[in-house]
Amino acid sequence: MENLTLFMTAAVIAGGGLYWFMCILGSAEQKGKRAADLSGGSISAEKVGDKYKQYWSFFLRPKEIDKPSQVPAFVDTFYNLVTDIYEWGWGQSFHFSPSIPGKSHAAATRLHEEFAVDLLRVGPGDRILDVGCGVGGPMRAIAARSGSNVVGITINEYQVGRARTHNKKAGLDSLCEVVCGDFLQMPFDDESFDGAYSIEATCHAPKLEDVYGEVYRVLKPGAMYVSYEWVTTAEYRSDDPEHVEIVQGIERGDALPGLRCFDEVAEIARKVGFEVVEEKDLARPPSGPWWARLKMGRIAYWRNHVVVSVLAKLGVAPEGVVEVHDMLYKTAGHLTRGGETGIFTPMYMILCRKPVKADD
Ligand SMILES: C=C(CC[C@@H](C)[C@H]1CC[C@H]2C3=CC[C@H]4[C@H](C)[C@@H](O)CC[C@]4(C)[C@H]3CC[C@]12C)C(C)C
Ligand SMILES: C[S@@+](CC[C@H](N)C(=O)[O-])C[C@H]1O[C@@H](n2cnc3c(N)ncnc32)[C@H](O)[C@@H]1O
Repeated sequence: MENLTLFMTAAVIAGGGLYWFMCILGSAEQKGKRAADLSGGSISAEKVGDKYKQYWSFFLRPKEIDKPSQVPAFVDTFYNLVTDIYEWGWGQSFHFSPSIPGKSHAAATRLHEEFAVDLLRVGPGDRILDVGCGVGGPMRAIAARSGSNVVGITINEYQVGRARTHNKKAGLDSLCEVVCGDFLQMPFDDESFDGAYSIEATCHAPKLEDVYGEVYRVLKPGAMYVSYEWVTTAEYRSDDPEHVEIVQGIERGDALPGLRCFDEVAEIARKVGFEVVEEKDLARPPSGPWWARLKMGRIAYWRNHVVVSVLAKLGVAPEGVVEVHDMLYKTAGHLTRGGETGIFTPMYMILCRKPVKADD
């Protein structure tokens, strides 16, 4: 009898401990994936490790990439490797937002997305483009807010499937459409959209003019485009080794072929024909630190590392996922330092208008 009591007590303590470890101790994003479903996207499980190695050697020296035409293919590989981990540990919106005291991450994320679409002045019946849509977190918030028809484009086939599943589940599939394609050569007609936005996506383009040129082409005259850009700020010093190390860490861990400086963005927008209505770093005070969400998760990261390692050992998750998770952990450190030093922002906002006449 005593043994049975002892056994029962141990079982309750172990079960409670496991529950605390998995669920209470800073859980992975609730609306995301389950850890047991982590995959390599469209990459088969046994190839995840090799694909990760290829990705890493391609992006090792981001500013020295000698074949920029290969960037979209490696960005595609990157999103095969990280999409499930992002969804599991962050949610369906793959971007940052200023933290807002008293508001949850989900609420702050949604406000940041709605802020973008409010600038476009679109409504029901309009057709708008989401340039680099991920698994569609922003797309759904924006369709619900504006009532517009949103068409999202992503280079990653796996994300297309995830986005379509989420759209259906949210009952928004009649307003949201997802297309697999390259935003440097979009499969859309000239002047076929009433507005466009990109949230933390165009930073993957080797040349910003190529993606801005495409957005310009597909917009109707008079339509607005808003973008949240990843850039270095005026605080960045290219002769400071610490700054260089932080920026290189951000580029390597986020599939970026070289971060641009904030003052290049408007110039490029004008070069392709846009009128620049406004530009602003949304991370500047009084905005709360966007990197706070990354910093708060130290214990959760450790918990996630243990979960990923155990699942990989059991053969539930592909082995390479452990390396990908470690890379993301280091990237989170570089992003945090980029925010704290003020040398980097992921939300340099530019609002543009396609002139009604080319010379307007
Ligand atoms: C815009 C881009 C992506 C921005 C962010 C959504 C992601 C950047 C770094 C990611 C993460 C870092 C650490 C991960 C952690 C180790 C893991 O346990 C859970 C997921 C992370 C928190 C993950 C989540 C997404 C990011 C914050 C880029 C690519 C242009
Ligand atoms: C960081 S995610 C942001 C996704 C989405 N905007 C969000 O905030 O949730 C970047 C997105 O850009 C897409 N992307 C990057 N390069 C691309 C390219 N050349 N063509 C199309 N999509 C691209 C990726 O596939 C991914 O969906």
